[in-house]
Amino acid sequence: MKLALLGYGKMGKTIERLAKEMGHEIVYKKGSSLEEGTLTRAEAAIEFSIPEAAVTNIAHCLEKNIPVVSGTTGWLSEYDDMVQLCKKCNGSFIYASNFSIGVNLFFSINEYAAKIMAPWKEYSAGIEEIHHTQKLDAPSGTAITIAEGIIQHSEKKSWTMETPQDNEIKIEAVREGDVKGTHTVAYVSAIDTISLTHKAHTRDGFAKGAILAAQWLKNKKGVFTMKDVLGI
Ligand SMILES: NC(=O)c1ccc[n+]([C@@H]2O[C@H](COP(=O)([O-])OP(=O)(O)OC[C@H]3O[C@@H](n4cnc5c(N)ncnc54)[C@H](O)[C@@H]3O)[C@@H](O)[C@H]2O)c1
Ligand SMILES: O=C(O)C1=N[C@H](C(=O)O)CCC1
Repeated sequence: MKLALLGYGKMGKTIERLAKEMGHEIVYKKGSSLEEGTLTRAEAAIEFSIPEAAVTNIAHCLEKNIPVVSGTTGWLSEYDDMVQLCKKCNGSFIYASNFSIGVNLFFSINEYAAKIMAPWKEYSAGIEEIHHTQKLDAPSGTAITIAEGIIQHSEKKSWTMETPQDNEIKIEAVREGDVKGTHTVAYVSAIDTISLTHKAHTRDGFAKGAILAAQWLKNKKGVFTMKDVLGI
């Protein structure tokens, strides 16, 4: 496929390396210090930039009728606007807080755990995410998706980074070194702790999932998620 990269930082460069290995062609790159190629040659755009730029980049692709896969986090208050724009343009759009196949399996495990833990009120649920010190947003998009999975299957109503009320889930964000992304859900009682952890060893998993999503989106119209891509 002919791919455009909107954002050419750690993720853009990882996607370029893996996409080329898979036989794809990069026809356009956009980053703060780099703009080359022609966006309209692209069969799909993969967008990993910064929270302030994501909406403009996604909207531009939809208006130019280029299918767009976005992994940028920290802009979700405007997600519904992008869904409306996609419908208006009859476009193709996938956003995922995390494109890694392992994390998307972890999301399903998390929802199942939330369901079976819900009756056992002596356990309280909490989430910890650990990322590298360059990360701009907190909590991570992935931690928010994990919290939403618990909220959907329990009596919890929202998440917070402050001291939680009874109906809230605490998310703790830790920034250290070059950690690629570690997410833990823990159910803690006075007697014991049950914890589930996903730990990314490299960024390749995020990049492979985003390329897979771009391939899957070919010839499809609408707004999709990684659950659609993976059929889970
Ligand atoms: N969904 C996922 O699977 C996943 C995985 C990893 C990272 N992320 C998210 O992706 C984003 C990028 O992560 P990263 O590690 O590559 O960050 P990064 O800081 O290494 O790269 C971001 C790049 O975007 C560029 N940029 C700035 N303004 C831009 C614009 N207007 N258009 C295009 N590019 C622009 C910057 O110059 C920089 O090179 C972050 O929001 C991060 O949270 C998501
Ligand atoms: O490195 C990052 O930044 C990551 N961001 C995503 C998030 O916010 O969940 C996914 C994991 C890596």
